[in-house]
Amino acid sequence: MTESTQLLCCHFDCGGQVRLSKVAPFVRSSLRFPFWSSHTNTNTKKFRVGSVKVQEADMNMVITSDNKIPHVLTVAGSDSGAGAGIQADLKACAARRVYCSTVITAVTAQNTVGVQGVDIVSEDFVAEQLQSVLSDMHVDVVKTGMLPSLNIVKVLCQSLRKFPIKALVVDPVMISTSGDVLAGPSVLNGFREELLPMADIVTPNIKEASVLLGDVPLKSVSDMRTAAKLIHDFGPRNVLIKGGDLPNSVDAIDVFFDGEEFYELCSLRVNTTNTHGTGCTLASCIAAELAKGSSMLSAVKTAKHFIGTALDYSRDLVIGNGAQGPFDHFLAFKNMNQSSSRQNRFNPNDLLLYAVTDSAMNRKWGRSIAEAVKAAVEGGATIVQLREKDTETRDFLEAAKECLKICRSYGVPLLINDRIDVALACDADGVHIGQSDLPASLTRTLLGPGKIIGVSCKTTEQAQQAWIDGADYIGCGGVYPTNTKANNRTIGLDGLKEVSQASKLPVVAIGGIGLSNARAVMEIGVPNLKGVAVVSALFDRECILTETRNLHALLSEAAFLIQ
Ligand SMILES: Cc1ncc(COP(=O)(O)OP(=O)(O)O)c(N)n1
Ligand SMILES: Cc1ncsc1CCOP(=O)(O)O
Ligand SMILES: [Mg+2]
Repeated sequence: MTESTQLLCCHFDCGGQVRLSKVAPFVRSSLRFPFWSSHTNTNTKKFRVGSVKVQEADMNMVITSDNKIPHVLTVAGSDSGAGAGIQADLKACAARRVYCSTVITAVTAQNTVGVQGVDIVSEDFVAEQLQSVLSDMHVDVVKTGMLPSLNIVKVLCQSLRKFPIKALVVDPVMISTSGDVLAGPSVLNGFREELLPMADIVTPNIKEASVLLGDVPLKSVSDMRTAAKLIHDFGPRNVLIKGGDLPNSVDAIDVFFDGEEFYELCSLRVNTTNTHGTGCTLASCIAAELAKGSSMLSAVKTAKHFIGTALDYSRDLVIGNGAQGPFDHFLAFKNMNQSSSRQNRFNPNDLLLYAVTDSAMNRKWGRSIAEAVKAAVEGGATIVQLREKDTETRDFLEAAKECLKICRSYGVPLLINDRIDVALACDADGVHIGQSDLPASLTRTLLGPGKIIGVSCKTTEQAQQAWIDGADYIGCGGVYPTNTKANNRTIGLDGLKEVSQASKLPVVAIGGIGLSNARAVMEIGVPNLKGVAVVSALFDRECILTETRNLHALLSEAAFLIQ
């Protein structure tokens, strides 16, 4: 009857959603981005979630400016073998760098062979645990796992009504891989009638989706889409059906439905039996990313990538003698460099004043790259890109390391233009790539989910592809004519507007922009245009510091006025 065994075959479970009004501003603003506004319900976006070895950068907790740590409360069962349940949730949240508190609903005696016993915690004591945590601690997101009785579902719902949270992730643990029913018909009614209507996301596997719908068989991706829509009708804001158990599929395909659009998330099936606890881990990762402020789809993609990476690292691990072993949540981070990384991955508002260096300009003014970067970040640059077209690789790497130290000390992200190798070698925060560089999808696979990827786009098709490929932002231009980049077609403000409107990825405008025209760019009236990227207006000037300060002041005012 194990929650854990059950978890391995699926991996996303239902998560309810708190209604938008309950979602904290930072979550709400990211949810505001639909993806392609022109798409209809009949379209399905497909994208690939990489499953390669990833070096995550940071094991420190993500601490906000007011000293709060994103906080997930898991309400689930204990797994003595520590592969699934509460123990998996704790490990997943630690690996995703958020705090995790726990309310235990059942204690199971289990190992890699199976479940030997279950002791259900009384609903009164579940209520007491909920009260203890929620009355004292600031919980961002609640994630649920094994809820073994209807009364436990009811006390949970009561607590959620009493203590509003930002998001609710429901992993509808109902049935084990071996077919054991973990939640009877009355619990099912509790899910359908009380919990799911409160959920931001519900993450059933195929069997659970089938049970939720009254034992309707699901045999294909098309069935999964139909099921996602029907489960959405129970009230959760988003549905993720995990297709890990789908027969005859080379890929692990999950179907995500946000009430309007379907998305198919594909990843290579990892050939391992160490899959015990993937469902719990996936739901906890989603909860962790939501707690950090991610949009829902982005949280789901990151979580799926995390699972793929952890399974890949743990494929040959031997823990226990049973058929399905646990995996290691932390192996994926074995090479990480703790001290140097940024705490948050990407904030679109960082695009406001995007400083792009130029080696020829630095030579002309007799500056090193690091001197130029230091002046720019002191002046208020909110993100920096090293665009060193004619610097020797070895010198580029050394300069990048120096610039990274400077940028980290100011909390400013540093990206590398074109050179993914250099970005990886110095552990930069990400890269900016163009249409003739390595494809963005491959770049995402190489860099993993934790790095920032910007893609240059001049057309609406390129903008849509950038989203599919897993980019974080679009660099759009040249808006005005420029001498900095040869043979670069100018698209004007109209082109900028058209491209920006085609994708709700955040956009930064580039090309011929400076003090005289930055306001006009910012005023095109497209909410996802977040700032301007400039080269010569900062770096082909006598005093970088002054120019950056002036442009920053202008942009801050423009951003404030158009809010
Ligand atoms: C923010 C930003 N946007 C666009 C570009 C241009 O990139 P790309 O098209 O790859 O051209 P090069 O910069 O490599 O010449 C950019 N660098 N930054
Ligand atoms: C790299 C790049 N990509 C499009 S235009 C451009 C150059 C922008 O430089 P400047 O800000 O000096 O016009
Ligand atoms: Mg390029």
